Amino acid sequence: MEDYKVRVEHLTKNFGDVHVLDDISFNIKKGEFLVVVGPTGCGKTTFLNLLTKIIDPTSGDILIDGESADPRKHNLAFAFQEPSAIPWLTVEDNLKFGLKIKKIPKAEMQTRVEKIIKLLGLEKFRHQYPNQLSVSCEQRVIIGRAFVMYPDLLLMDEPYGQMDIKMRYYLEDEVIKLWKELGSTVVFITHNIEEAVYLAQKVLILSNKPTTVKEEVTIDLPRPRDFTSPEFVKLRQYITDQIKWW
Ligand SMILES: Nc1ncnc2c1ncn2[C@@H]1O[C@H](COP(=O)(O)OP(=O)(O)OP(=O)(O)O)[C@@H](O)[C@H]1O
Repeated sequence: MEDYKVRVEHLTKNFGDVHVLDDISFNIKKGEFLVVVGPTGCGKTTFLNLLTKIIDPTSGDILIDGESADPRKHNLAFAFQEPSAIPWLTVEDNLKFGLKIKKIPKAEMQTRVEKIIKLLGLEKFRHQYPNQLSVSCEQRVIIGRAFVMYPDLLLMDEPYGQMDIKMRYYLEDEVIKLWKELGSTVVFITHNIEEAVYLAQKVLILSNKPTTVKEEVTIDLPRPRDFTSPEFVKLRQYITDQIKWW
């Protein structure tokens, strides 16, 4: 039973008459890369707020390692689309920021930061400030800052929404590299089906509000994945067909 890192159990959230999440259940294995695709307004922010205990569920629960998710107990990390690197800190200090808050010992902090800098090829930029970086470079810092926490659960919400396709491909490969190296459990939210099939071990398809889990699709294509292979195209088409009624 406990080989699941995260269990979402019959999670329901209503705001008065507005039924947002309707009996959502799914599991995430330790170290799994789960991609969630869902229409606008299906309750992603609501899910995040439930996870971080900003709001309470109407019923059901989110469990991490068998315990109700709690940001004071569990190590949760986030990477969003908005450029959110801290402007007055260098790249290196941005990567250290969360580790300092968590009071990670200095030697451990340095080891982790060096590992991330190396994996993301940020050596040249370590003493630069965010406003000296390109958009994609800043985004790498934001992603690195989330992975460096070695989180119980890392949530990525459309982190590449604004990027052109070349940057997107590049950053998708970077995320896979970090994930493989560090074994983090990742939930990645996107509207982009191609991105979902490229990244995921499992794609969770959500419905329109009141939101239910429509289907879980396992993607076991070898990596690096080829967008043009017949198997890739078939899965992309299949998932697209499942969400046509959005
Ligand atoms: N406090 C609230 N009171 C009433 N309704 C709410 C409240 N918070 C969210 N909702 C409703 O819940 C639904 C889901 O909202 P939420 O912000 O979670 O969606 P989302 O999936 O994050 O949206 P998007 O795709 O635009 O990011 C919306 O219809 C919203 O109007």
